[in-house]
Amino acid sequence: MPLIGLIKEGKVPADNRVALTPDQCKWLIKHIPGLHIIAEPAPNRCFSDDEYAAAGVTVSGDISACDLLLGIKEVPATQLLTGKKYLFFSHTRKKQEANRALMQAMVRKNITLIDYECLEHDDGQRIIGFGFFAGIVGAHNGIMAYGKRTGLFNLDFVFRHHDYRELIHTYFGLKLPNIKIAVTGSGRVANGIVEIMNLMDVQEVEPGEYLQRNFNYPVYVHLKGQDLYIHRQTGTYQRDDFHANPAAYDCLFKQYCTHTDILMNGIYWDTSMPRLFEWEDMRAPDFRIKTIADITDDKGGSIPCNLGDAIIGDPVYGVNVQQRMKAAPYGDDVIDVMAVGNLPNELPRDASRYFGEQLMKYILPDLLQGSSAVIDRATILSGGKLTPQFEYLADYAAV
Ligand SMILES: NC(=O)c1ccc[n+]([C@@H]2O[C@H](COP(=O)([O-])OP(=O)(O)OC[C@H]3O[C@@H](n4cnc5c(N)ncnc54)[C@H](O)[C@@H]3O)[C@@H](O)[C@H]2O)c1
Repeated sequence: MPLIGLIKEGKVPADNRVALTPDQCKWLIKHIPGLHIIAEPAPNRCFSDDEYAAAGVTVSGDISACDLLLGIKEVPATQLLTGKKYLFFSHTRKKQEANRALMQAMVRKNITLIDYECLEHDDGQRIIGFGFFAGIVGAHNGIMAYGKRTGLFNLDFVFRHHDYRELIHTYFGLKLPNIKIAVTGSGRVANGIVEIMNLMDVQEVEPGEYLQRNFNYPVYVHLKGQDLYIHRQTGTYQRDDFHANPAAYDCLFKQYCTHTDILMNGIYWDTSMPRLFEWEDMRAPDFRIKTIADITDDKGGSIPCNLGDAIIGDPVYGVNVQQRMKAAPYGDDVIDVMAVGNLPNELPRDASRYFGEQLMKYILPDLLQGSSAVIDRATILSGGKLTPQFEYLADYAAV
């Protein structure tokens, strides 16, 4: 039975999330005979070393005996242990320049790398991710920003709460004005946004109603692929074709700009996809959106006025549309943009629990037995060699 190691995050600043919580470790140790887990001591983790020790995990600086090492973010090259099998988000599959030295170090050190981001079901859906809690935190922040802009209600930062349970208690008695909210996306982020809409008692309405009516209570519309994109020639939406040929599609979102107070953006986006709207659209006198929670968070991406990342402690900036520049938020002449790239870190205990659950359900059993097609497809390096499906990284990984 392999020995699992939970590594200390080495990236600076250190991430506070973990791949397995103490409770999950305890469950695994109890249910898998012979399984042993070692956690490297780490002061920044959202669960303390003592919590791991109390769960039956050995807390030790020596993880050299472990066969399987689980982390979250990129492991600094100096911390890689030769010949080991690692799971973490390496951000190397798109040849990201910042992580080239890491890739080369992994080749030199004969590492086996399974990248969480590459773990996909047979239909291509990602198995593991933190998106749900990004949606939760991002939606909260979007509503919080609207409260600060209007002065109509007040919400506190998410990170000031111990966990999700404590956070949602603060929604008791919250009465939102009669706002209209557009939610985009169909993945985990969108699910998290919708969860907050429901908890805040915002009612879902259909696209047609949303565009045609006013409501005397707060509403949201949930726009997925078929509501957002249309093939320029055929006038239809077909999911697989859209994923393969996004440049052949137009975006239908513009009609929502004049009916929406807050936009919660959770779509997947890449450069060949049409944007939700363009800078010019934002200058129209009837452009109504005042608050954008861009949870997808691609700079200059699906939301043209995403001018880069803000930080957890100061998540909102204003955008002056005429000058296309950042400005102080909440003024009459700006649109507020909430754009933070590490939203799940505000609820790290819950985000980690959710992540670990998916890991335990879909990946760990096969990993402890040996492998599976899903795991093989996500294995970028095996003993320091690129696996066939990742040979396109050869020039990037060459040492
Ligand atoms: N700001 C943050 O802290 C944060 C955290 C997590 C995720 N994100 C971002 O939010 C976005 C959505 O993440 P998610 O967790 O909901 O993703 P997900 O994998 O759960 O869902 C993605 C959705 O996009 C669709 N999709 C997948 N590949 C596609 C393609 N090639 N073309 C078109 N559509 C495609 C899928 O069908 C799925 O419905 C991503 O861009 C992600 O990077 C941001």
